[in-house]
Amino acid sequence: MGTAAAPRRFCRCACFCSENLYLARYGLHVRFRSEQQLRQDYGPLEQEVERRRRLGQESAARRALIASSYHPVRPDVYNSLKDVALAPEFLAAAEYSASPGADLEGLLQRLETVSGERLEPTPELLADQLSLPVPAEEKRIYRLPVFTAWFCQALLEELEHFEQSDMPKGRPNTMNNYGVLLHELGLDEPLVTPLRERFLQPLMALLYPDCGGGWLDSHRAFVVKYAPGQDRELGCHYDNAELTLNVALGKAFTGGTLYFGDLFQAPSTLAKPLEVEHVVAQGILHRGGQLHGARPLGAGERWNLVVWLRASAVRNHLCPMCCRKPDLVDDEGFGDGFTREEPPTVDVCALT
Ligand SMILES: O=C(O)CCC(=O)C(=O)O
Ligand SMILES: [Fe+2]
Repeated sequence: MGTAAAPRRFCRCACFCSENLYLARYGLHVRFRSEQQLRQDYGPLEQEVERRRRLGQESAARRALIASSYHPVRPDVYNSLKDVALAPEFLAAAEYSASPGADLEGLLQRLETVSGERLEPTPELLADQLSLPVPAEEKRIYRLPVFTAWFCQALLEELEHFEQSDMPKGRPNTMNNYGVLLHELGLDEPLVTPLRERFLQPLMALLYPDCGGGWLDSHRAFVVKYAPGQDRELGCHYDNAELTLNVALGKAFTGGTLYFGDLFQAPSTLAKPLEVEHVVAQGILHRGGQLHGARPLGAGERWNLVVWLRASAVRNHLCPMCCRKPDLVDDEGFGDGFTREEPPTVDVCALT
């Protein structure tokens, strides 16, 4: 008869009391060693919150200073948007979209579908699908020429001149450290607002009626800049926007390809991203909630105009960042596109 083995003592790892501590109130896992470590790790959060609180006012102050002391090198880009700045294909697509009887099918003939609507299931398709995994949701990403080469060049010259000036500069967002906020430069009124109201609105109303495309009432427009020694790539994110226009302005560059996954709410995120090359003067249209990022820049400099398009009629019900009913705080300018008042509702039947 063998001797009974001494009972084994089971243990736990000490990390149980210091790592991955879940704070249900914040929905966050944190690490705790000491009060001092806690302050070191999470102290910057307090600064970031402060920075965000001051953002609107500081931006308004920069805008006022730029308006009074900055001398543009290309004053022509501040003139109100003229058709000569826009690519003929863009003018044609917008004009078609605003015409009576325009429909999605007609518009799709006037732009390039990078990743389109799901096909109506035909009997063959249905048979095929029996042996295939369910296809990922269609991304509904489109491309079309937006500006003329002349306008891209003029805007780039102006932006570069501003970059090199000693004027104060706000940065596009927390992910991009270089670039320009167009409203600070005074380009919202002459350029971006007419672009949204006259051209993007009719296009987006046909392409994305379910995402507020017909109800766009504000925007946040900025230029992102990638260069050696500066930002070179952009991590995967979704935009604080219902819809986004991203136009490559130049200069000459390699790399920087955009990649797109599923909608951020969808479970299978970035399994097989769609790669979309930039073409100078052309714009990519996508839903703000579509996960995306930019691959590293190779050589050269890349400047892209990004317009985050917002529809208060949509976001007033659900903030896309916290996915809850927004808790409104007054802000400067367009703020983040929410409004206290409901936008007037239009009886669509009365329009026909
Ligand atoms: O780098 C780019 O062109 C994409 C920029 C972008 O997605 C953004 O700023 O939201
Ligand atoms: Fe983005």
